[in-house]
Amino acid sequence: MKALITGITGFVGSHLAEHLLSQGIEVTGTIRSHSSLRHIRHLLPDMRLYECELMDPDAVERMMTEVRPDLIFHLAAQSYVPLSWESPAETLTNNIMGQIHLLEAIRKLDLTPKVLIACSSEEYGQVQEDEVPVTEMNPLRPISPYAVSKIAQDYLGYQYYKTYNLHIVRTRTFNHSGPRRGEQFVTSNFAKQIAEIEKGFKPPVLYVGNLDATRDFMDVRDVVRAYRMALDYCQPGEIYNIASGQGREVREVLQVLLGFSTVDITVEEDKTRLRPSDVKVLVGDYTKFYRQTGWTPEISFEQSLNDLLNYWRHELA
Ligand SMILES: Nc1nc2c(ncn2[C@@H]2O[C@H](COP(=O)(O)OP(=O)(O)O[C@H]3O[C@H](CO)[C@@H](O)[C@H](O)[C@@H]3O)[C@@H](O)[C@H]2O)c(=O)[nH]1
Repeated sequence: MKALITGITGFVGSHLAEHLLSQGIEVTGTIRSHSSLRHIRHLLPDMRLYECELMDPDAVERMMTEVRPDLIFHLAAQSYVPLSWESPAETLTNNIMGQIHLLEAIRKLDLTPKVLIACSSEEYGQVQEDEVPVTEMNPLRPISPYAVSKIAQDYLGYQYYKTYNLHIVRTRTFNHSGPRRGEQFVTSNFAKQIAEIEKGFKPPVLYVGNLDATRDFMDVRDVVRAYRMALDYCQPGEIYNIASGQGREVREVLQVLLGFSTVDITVEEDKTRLRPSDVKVLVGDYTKFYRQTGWTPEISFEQSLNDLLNYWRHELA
């Protein structure tokens, strides 16, 4: 069994590669010329990397002609919500066109892989209080260019299933964290600041943005297990929430991480961290996915944050 991971050098990609390799699956990952291999260096002897710019349709077709994967996990995307307000055109172009080139290559080459499109809970956007936890039937009310790009990816997946009968499964994944999480995201940002303070690299002040937002946090290792199961057991053309069903205020992320720290820290709001519009509550109902796969998250919120903090302590050592 051969799997292709787009975005293999990213946070989720590196964990997914580890998971698939542990199951005896052959893994190939696409990288760009300037990609850092930091997160996957330990896996390099066991897998194959293919330099391929997803924005280049000919390069994608050449890569697919050669790799001919049985499973495709399409993770590559601009995934940082605030960057999408600074660079909306780049976010939409990257996220949409990369996927179109991938799906077009599959169609033109008459390949029959199972494809997972990593969509996002951010698509639900401005959820109303009586809609929580959200099911897949909830209206989508996006409030960031990133969310709009993910809706486009989501519906392109649906359209290619309907028009060309490709085996495409779409997942709307809620927030996930754990070791190797990019430092711009909230859990990792707070954890890195704590590790830096503990090591005396910066004064004992931790800067935060909006602590009132509520998110549904999972561990990445649970999420990659879910992705594999999605291609094994889920119905093509369908959309599935991957969530824990539990909402936590960002304030709670901060409190739990501060509880693990070995030093006294003062918290200060940094106004540059506030967003032009911020989704207030995102909590998912994952009943549909559970019924199809039997998956439930196994790693607790506290464990995930503790592992993340230890990751940064180790990285900064
Ligand atoms: N990044 C960041 N967020 C902060 C901070 N302080 C508070 N927050 C709040 O913490 C929440 C989560 O922010 P992120 O960790 O940046 O994640 P996200 O915007 O919810 O998006 C992530 O999850 C999506 C799934 O729902 C993913 O699709 C997306 O790519 C990303 O991983 C937001 O409400 C944000 O305003 C801070 O210092 N930094």
